Amino acid sequence: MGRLAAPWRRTGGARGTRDFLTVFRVAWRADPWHVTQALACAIVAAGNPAVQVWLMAALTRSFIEAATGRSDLRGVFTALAMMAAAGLIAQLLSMVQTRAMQRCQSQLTAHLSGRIVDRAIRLTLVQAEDHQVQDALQRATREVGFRPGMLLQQMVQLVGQVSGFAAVGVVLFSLDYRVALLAMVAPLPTLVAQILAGRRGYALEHARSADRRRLAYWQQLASQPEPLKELIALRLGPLVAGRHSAVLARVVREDQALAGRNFRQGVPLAVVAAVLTFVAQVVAVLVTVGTAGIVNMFAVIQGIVALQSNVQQILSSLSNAYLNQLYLRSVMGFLALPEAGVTEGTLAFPSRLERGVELREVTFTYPGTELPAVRDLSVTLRPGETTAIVGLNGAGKSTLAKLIGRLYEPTAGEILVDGKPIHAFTIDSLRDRVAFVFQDYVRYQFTVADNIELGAEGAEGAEGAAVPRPAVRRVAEAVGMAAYIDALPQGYHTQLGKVFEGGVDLSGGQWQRLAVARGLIREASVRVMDEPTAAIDVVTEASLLDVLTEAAPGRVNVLIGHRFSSVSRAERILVLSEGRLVEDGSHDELMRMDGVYADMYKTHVLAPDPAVP
Ligand SMILES: Nc1ncnc2c1ncn2[C@@H]1O[C@H](COP(=O)(O)OP(=O)(O)OP(=O)(O)O)[C@@H](O)[C@H]1O
Repeated sequence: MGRLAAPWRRTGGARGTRDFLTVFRVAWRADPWHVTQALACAIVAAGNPAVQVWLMAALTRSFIEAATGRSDLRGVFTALAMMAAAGLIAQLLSMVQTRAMQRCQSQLTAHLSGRIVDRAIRLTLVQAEDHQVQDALQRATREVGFRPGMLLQQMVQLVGQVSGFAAVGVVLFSLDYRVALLAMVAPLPTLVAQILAGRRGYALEHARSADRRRLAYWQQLASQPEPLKELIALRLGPLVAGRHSAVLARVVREDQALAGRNFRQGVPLAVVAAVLTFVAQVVAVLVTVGTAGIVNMFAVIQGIVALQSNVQQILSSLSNAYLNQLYLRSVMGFLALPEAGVTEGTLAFPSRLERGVELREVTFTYPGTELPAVRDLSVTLRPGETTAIVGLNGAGKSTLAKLIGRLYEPTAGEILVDGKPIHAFTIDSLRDRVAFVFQDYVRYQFTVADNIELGAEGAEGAEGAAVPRPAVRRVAEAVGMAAYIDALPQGYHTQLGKVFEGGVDLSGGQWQRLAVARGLIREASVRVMDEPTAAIDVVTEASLLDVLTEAAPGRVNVLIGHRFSSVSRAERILVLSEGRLVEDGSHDELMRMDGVYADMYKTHVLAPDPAVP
C-alpha cells in the first residue's frame, strides 16, 4: 500500500504553497464578498500603528509647546482624541473582519469536509481496509474542522500585518534607516524557534496517528452501548482502561519531551532577539539625541516598538501558517489519494443472466498477506438456481462472495458475466444489479422504511415519503416483519436504534431480517447472501429460506451458510477448504460422495450447533 501513502509523505515548499492557495481559492469561490471584506478591513486597520506613531509625534510636540507656555493644551487634547478615534476605527474594522472571517471559515470547512466524505465513499474496499488509508482518513477528518479555517485567517492577518509593516517601515525609514533595519532583524531568532518547534510538533502528531486511532477505539469501546454491554458482562473495564491509559501515558511522555526540547532551543534564541531589540533602541537614542531632538526620539522609539510588534506578528502568523499548512497536508493528502483505477466498460450489467457468472482460475490474496484467501478457483454460477457455499471458518467463502460482487479484484484469473469479462460492465450498473446481504450487516440508525428502502437500486431512502412503497411492505412481509412494524408507534416511519432520540431498538434477529429485506428489495440478477439467517430463529428461518432460495429465471443466487438446514436446500453446493474448491454438487450427490461435505453434515446433524435457537 506504499503507493497509496505517497501523496501525504511528499514534502516541500511547492506543495505547501499549493495547499495554501487551494484554501484561498476555495474560500474565494465560496464567498468572494466576505473574503474581500475581511482583506479590506485587515489592510485599512493595519495603518493604525503608523497613524499612532505620527500622532505620538504630534502629541509630544503639542505637549512641549504647552509645557513651555507657547500654546494652550488644545493641541494635546486634539492629538489624544485623534489617537482614540484611530484606535476605535481599528477596533471596529477588526470586528467587521472577524464577522466576515467566521462566515468564510465555516463555508471553507463545510466545503472541505464534504470533499473528504466524497473521497471516502469512492474508496475501494481494499483501500478502506488498509490501515494507512484509515489513518489518513482519520487525520484528515480531525484536521479539517479547524486547520483550513485557521490558515485562511492567518493569510488575511498576514496581508494586514504586511501592510502595517510597510506603513510603519516607511515612517521609520524616513526617520533613520539603521534603526529600521535593526528593528526588523531582531525578531528573526524567534521565528526560527517557532518554525523548528512547529515542525517537531507536526512530525510527532503524524507519527502518532496509529496511537490516536487506538485511543479513539478504546474510547469507543467504553462509550458505545454495544461493546459496553460486553465490557460490563466480562468485566473488561479495567483492561480497556489500562490499555487506554498506557497509550495516553506514552502520548503525555512524548509531549513533555517535545516541550522540553522546544524550551531548550527557544531560550537562547529569545535572548538573541532581546539583545538585538536592545541594540536597536540604543542606536535609536544615539542617532536622534544629537540631531533631531526629543520629538523624533519618542517617535523613533515608538516606531521601533510598533515595527517590532508588527514583525513579531508577521513572524508568528508565518510560523503558525506554516504549521497549519503542514497539518493541512493531511487533508489535501487524503483528497489527493489516487483513485484505485478500477477499470470499467460501457456495457450495462444484464438484468437477467443467461449463462451466469463464471470464475476462471481465480486467485485472491489480501494485500499485505502471504497466503491466498481464494486459490485457483474455477466454477460457473448458473442462473435460475441457488448455489450454496460451505466450508469451515476462514475457508474463503466471504472473500469469494466479494469477488463475485466485484468488491475485490482477483489477483489472478478472471470473472465473466454471460461470457463477457466483468470489467466490461459499468460499475454503477453492476452495483445496481448485484444485491448483497452481508454477514456483518449494518444497523442503520434510520427509520424502518429507510432500513429497507436503502437496498433498492439508486436508493435515496424513504425520508419524507408519506407511505412506504408497496415493494417495502412486500419484502417486510417476506422477512416476517410486517406485523411487527405495523404495531410500532410510527409504523414504517419509526426511528430505529439507540443512537438518536426516540429510537426503537430491535433484537439481533430483527435487525438481520431488515438486512435481508434490503437484499430482497433490489431487482438483482446476482444475489449474494452471506449467512443471512445466522441470527434468525428456526421458525422464521424456515419460511425465509423459501424466499431466499427461490429460483428466479435469470438470477444467480449465492447463499453462504453454516447451517445445513439452509444450505442443503440449494440446488448446488460448493465446498471450500483453504480457499480451494474441493467439492461441487447437489446435497444428495455430495452425501453419496462421502467426502468433506458429508463429514460436516454428519457432524452437524449429530452435534447440532448449540447457538441455534
Ligand atoms: N480484510 C482482510 N484482510 C486480510 N485478510 C483477510 C481479510 N478478510 C479475510 N481475510 C483472511 O482471508 C481468509 C478467508 O476469509 P473469509 O472471511 O473469506 O472466510 P470465510 O470462509 O467467510 O470464514 P467465516 O466462515 O468465518 O465467515 C481468512 O484466512 C482471513 O483471515
